[in-house]
Amino acid sequence: MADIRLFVTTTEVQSEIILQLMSDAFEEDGYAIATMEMDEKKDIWEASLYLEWAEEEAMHARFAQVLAPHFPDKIIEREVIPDEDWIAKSLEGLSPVHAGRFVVHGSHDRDKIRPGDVSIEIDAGQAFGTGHHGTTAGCLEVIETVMRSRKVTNVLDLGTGSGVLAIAARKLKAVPVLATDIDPIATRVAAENVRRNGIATGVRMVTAPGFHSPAFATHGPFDLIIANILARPLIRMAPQLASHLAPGGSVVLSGILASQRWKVLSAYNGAHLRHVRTIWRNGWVTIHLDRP
Ligand SMILES: C[S@@+](CC[C@H](N)C(=O)[O-])C[C@H]1O[C@@H](n2cnc3c(N)ncnc32)[C@H](O)[C@@H]1O
Repeated sequence: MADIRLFVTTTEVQSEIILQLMSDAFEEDGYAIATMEMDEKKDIWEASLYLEWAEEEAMHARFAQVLAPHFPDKIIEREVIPDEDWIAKSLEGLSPVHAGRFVVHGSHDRDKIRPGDVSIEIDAGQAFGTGHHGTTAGCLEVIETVMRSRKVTNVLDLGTGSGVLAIAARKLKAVPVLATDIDPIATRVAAENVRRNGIATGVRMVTAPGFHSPAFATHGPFDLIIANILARPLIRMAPQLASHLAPGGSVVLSGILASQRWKVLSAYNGAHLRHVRTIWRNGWVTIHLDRP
């Protein structure tokens, strides 16, 4: 868990540029980066870099260096992240998110579910995936399209976070789902969310970085692979991901900034997958590919 948030105050347009600069500079090293809207009417956003105490001085200097050529006047501010469940605190009270027929909501909004909604209950917690991020919502939309229009019998959710996408797939169709994450806290939280959503069987959780677990061979090949991670690891994993995809199967990729989509597409075309559709949400894209 990060101790410090370094951030600059921006506009929405600037925040997308800064997110791209930060992603180029820090993503490979595994730093969490984010942009957040602080005041919709005044167009005030913050672009943030999360890190640990010991790295602050060095990372402050690197952040300043990254911003200098484009935004020399930006002042980097810092916030000490309180030693509590800060994600839950900052997100509590969020309203439900609609993506296709899915509605992702906190327990406080159970009564807002309407007939015909496919509800997914996720309380903000220590794992990514309340549906509010454009990448999660984009994946939900594409998952619904794929599961309604194609034969899906076996699903992999790589980088499951809160488990939201695994739960979505299992709620649409009673097929086996393997859900994995590099972060053991995420797999624990995801398993709790699976149970809270009334799913007793069919979703298997595994903690593993990328494809480094025998579980992929045991449970695969998959005819739907969902991976909402980040562009660079997705590019690196293209050959392995494709090797676990069944003939005729679909891949849903997200965590990709609009400007990174060509590189991701080129890596997956190189792994013999074909582009079907790209959808955009808040500067992020979700890409659907298939194996012809
Ligand atoms: C952006 S979140 C997506 C969470 C959820 N699937 C969603 O769509 O909201 C990315 C998740 O991928 C996990 N992750 C990052 N790199 C990974 C890797 N190499 N292998 C497996 N999981 C990874 C992170 O721990 C995080 O939980």
